[in-house]
Amino acid sequence: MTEPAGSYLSFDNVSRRFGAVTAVDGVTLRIPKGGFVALVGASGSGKSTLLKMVNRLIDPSGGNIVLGGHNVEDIALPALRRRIGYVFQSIGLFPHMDVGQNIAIGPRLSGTSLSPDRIGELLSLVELEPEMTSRMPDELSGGQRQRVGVARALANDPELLLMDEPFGALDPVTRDALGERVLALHREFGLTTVMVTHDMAEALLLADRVLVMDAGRIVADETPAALVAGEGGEVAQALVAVPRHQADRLAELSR
Ligand SMILES: Nc1ncnc2c1ncn2[C@@H]1O[C@H](COP(=O)(O)OP(=O)(O)OP(=O)(O)O)[C@@H](O)[C@H]1O
Repeated sequence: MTEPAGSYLSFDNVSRRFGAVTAVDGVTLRIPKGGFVALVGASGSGKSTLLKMVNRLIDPSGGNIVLGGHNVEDIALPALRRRIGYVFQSIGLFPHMDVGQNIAIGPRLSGTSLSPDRIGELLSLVELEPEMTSRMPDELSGGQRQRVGVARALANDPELLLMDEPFGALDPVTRDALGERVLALHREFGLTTVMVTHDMAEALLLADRVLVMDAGRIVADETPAALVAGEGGEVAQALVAVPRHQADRLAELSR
């Protein structure tokens, strides 16, 4: 695997079993600081399980995960979660709290209150008006809610951003815009980002490295350019074929 020296997040022979199912099967992987890694693969291939073992929503059955030089099991849970921003598809905004309270919940749980200015700043980062702070979640569109989810993930100034199908439920235009925004934030704040997605096109366009999972294992670990050039093997290429075929058909239409 790449960059062993500059590793910031590493997985060493990590497995997770659920009864008879081996969801993650001996994954060894090193991610350097500042990397933007996309994790793709069929439904049930183990992507979410791998991601959730980083912030210890799930614990491994075997192996070690090391973040910034420390085994995640040795980092107190509140401290671990403060260092990690987590965005997931179902967003999970608290319905009885307004937008500002939702964004401030992480810092509040760790004893810090966010100023209205800071909440406004976080809203601006995701291109929402600061006045949105007093809206309730059910008064927002899906895209706006997901933007609030990203702002909330950034509220603790995390080093690591974990995203589990963050844009899955959004329309394509919003999805594209929010993806670009997240990439800009990733660069601006020097984040390390791991994003689970079903969408190979999204992975190729946003990530600097694409990991393909199949039956709990990583079967390809390539740059987007290498995947587009045909590298990565059969499972990876079957996924790349989808956006390639679409691009070919669009090109035919314009002829
Ligand atoms: N809490 C659980 N209990 C039992 N089995 C589980 C549990 N969580 C996941 N699994 C199983 O582990 C395997 C991997 O699931 P996981 O959610 O990690 O896959 P995934 O690649 O993220 O899928 P999807 O793309 O559909 O979200 C699946 O077979 C799933 O049924």
